[in-house]
Amino acid sequence: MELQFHDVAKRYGAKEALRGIDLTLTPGVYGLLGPNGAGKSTLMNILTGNLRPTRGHVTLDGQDTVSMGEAFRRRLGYCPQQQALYPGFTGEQFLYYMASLQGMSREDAKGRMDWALARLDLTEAAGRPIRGWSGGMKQRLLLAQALLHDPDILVLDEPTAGLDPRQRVAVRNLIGEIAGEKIVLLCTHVVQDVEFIARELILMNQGLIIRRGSPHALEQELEGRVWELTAAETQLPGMAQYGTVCGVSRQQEGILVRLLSAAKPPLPCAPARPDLEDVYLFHFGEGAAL
Ligand SMILES: Nc1ncnc2c1ncn2[C@@H]1O[C@H](COP(=O)(O)OP(=O)(O)OP(=O)(O)O)[C@@H](O)[C@H]1O
Repeated sequence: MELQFHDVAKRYGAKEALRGIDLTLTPGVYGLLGPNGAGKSTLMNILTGNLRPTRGHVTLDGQDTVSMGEAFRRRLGYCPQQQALYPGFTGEQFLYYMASLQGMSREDAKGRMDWALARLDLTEAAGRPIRGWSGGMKQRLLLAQALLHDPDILVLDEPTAGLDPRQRVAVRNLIGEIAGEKIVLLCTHVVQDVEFIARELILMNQGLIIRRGSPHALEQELEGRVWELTAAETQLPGMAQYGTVCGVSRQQEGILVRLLSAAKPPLPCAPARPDLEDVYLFHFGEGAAL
């Protein structure tokens, strides 16, 4: 299975939200990372068919996804960010409704629905109206509906938004587990969400893909650029002159500072192991691309 973006561009008036994206995805989990306004939602909305590109097109195994129409939509699961749910429906009614839109029979839907509700810890709540649900529960219900028809392609827009740490880990594990032969495109601001499950990270900024690679490869690129030192309180305000401050934590012996800098800062410091947060700050932080 091969999903391809061919020179996909999108303009909103004078604003170029996407500036010619070429991207090929094969089965695996991809983390789509980028700051606000990078173009991530626009890219996902074009993939799901909610938005028409100004230029370019998307193909699945060589076939134009817009021309495929219903055949493409049946292979796609989409978990949107907005919690636009029907408040008067119970969770179960909502899932049956979504399953019917996917063309599933009630019997097929029942089996998948029970599985999804159980996996997302919603079985007990399923009979209650959604209006009384918490934000985290609604988020998990949106994920459940995206999984109902066992799609080949899953598009997840901030799937862990509003979840507490325990639910976040559970959702992350579920995504990793069901990924199998699917193409999963997961958009997030939370690097920990994709650290362990993404085969590849796609970094976007200003309507372009600026970098892609495995989490490990992107971290390795920063070897020799991340430093740790213990500083006194009075030194903190001046730290930014030595690089991007990517961590400050108070320890017994002083304040532990993590700095991102191409050259060794002229301070007593030791090299530290780069992590994904460093990768994010390196590419998107203030003074990015040192
Ligand atoms: N309907 C619209 N009309 C005008 N400009 C828009 C519209 N939708 C998005 N934009 C602009 O296009 C750019 C890309 O927006 P997009 O929502 O795709 O970014 P994003 O990476 O998803 O951001 P976020 O992380 O905040 O969701 C932004 O500058 C945004 O302001």
